[in-house]
Amino acid sequence: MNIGLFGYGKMGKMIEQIAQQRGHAIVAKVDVETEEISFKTMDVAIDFSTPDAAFGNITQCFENNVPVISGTTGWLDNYENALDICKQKQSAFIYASNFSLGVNVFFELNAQLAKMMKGLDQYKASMEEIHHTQKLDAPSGTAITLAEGIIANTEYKEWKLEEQGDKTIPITSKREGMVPGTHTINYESLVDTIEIKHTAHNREGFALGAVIAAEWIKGKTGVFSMKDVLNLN
Ligand SMILES: NC(=O)c1ccc[n+]([C@@H]2O[C@H](COP(=O)([O-])OP(=O)(O)OC[C@H]3O[C@@H](n4cnc5c(N)ncnc54)[C@H](O)[C@@H]3O)[C@@H](O)[C@H]2O)c1
Ligand SMILES: O=C(O)C1=N[C@H](C(=O)O)CCC1
Repeated sequence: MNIGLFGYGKMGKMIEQIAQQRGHAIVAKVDVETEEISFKTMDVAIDFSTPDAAFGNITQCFENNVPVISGTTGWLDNYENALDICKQKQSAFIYASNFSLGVNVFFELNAQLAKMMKGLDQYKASMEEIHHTQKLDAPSGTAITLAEGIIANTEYKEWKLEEQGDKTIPITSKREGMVPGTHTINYESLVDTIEIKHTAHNREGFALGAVIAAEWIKGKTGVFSMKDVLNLN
C-alpha cells in the first residue's frame, strides 16, 4: 500500500518504520516546509501533525479522494466539519485519540468500571495523565476519551483541568521528561481507592495501531473508529 505521511515528527518517523516493516511504501512526507503534495499515488494518508495543522491536512486529503487516518490531538473543535466534508466527498476517515491496542482495551475497561461505579456516591472519580514536555495540548486526547467514557456511563456531566465539583471529573496533566503516555483513573472514598492505569513504554504501539487502521480502511467509504478496526465489543 502507498502511504502519505502528514507530519514527519516523532510519530511520523515511527510510522514510517513500522509501515516499511509491514511491506508498505511511503510516497509522501508532508511537513511544515512542504510546498507541493502529490496525492495521485496515495492509497491512504496518515496524519500525526499539530492541533493547528490537522484539519487542513485532513480535508485536503478528502478533496483529493484519499482516505485518512488521524491521530493528531487537540483539533476536535473542527471534528464535525471534517466528518461533513468526508461524507460530501464519499471518502473514509478514522480519528483515534490513541491507536494502541492496549489503550483501546483500556477504554473498554474504563467504560465497564464506570458502569459498576455508577450510583456509588461514596467514590469520587479523578484522572491523571503524564506526557513528555514537548506535548502541545492538555489534557491529552486519550484523557478526554477516557473522561467521555466515564461521563457516558455515570452521573458525571463534564471534565475540567484540575477543577473539583460533584459532577465534574478533575484531570491533572503533568509534563515530564520523555514520558510517552501514562493515564491513571482513580475512584477514591474515605476508606479506599480503586485505580486503573495504562503505561505506554514507547511510541511503537501507537504507530502500529495507525498502520493497522490504514490497512483496514483501504477500499472502504465512511467514518469508522478503532473499535471497528479491532473488533472490540
Ligand atoms: N492518536 C495517537 O495514538 C497518538 C500517539 C502519539 C501522538 N499523537 C498525537 O500526534 C500528534 C503528533 O505527535 P508527535 O509526537 O509526532 O509530534 P511532533 O511534534 O514530533 O511532530 C509533529 C510534526 O508535525 C509537523 N507539522 C507542523 N505543521 C504541519 C503541517 N501544516 N503539515 C504537516 N506537518 C506539520 C511538525 O513540523 C512536526 O514535524 C500530536 O497531536 C500528538 O498528540 C497521537
Ligand atoms: O505524545 C503524545 O502527544 C501523545 N498524544 C496522544 C494523546 O494526546 O492522548 C496519545 C498519547 C501520546
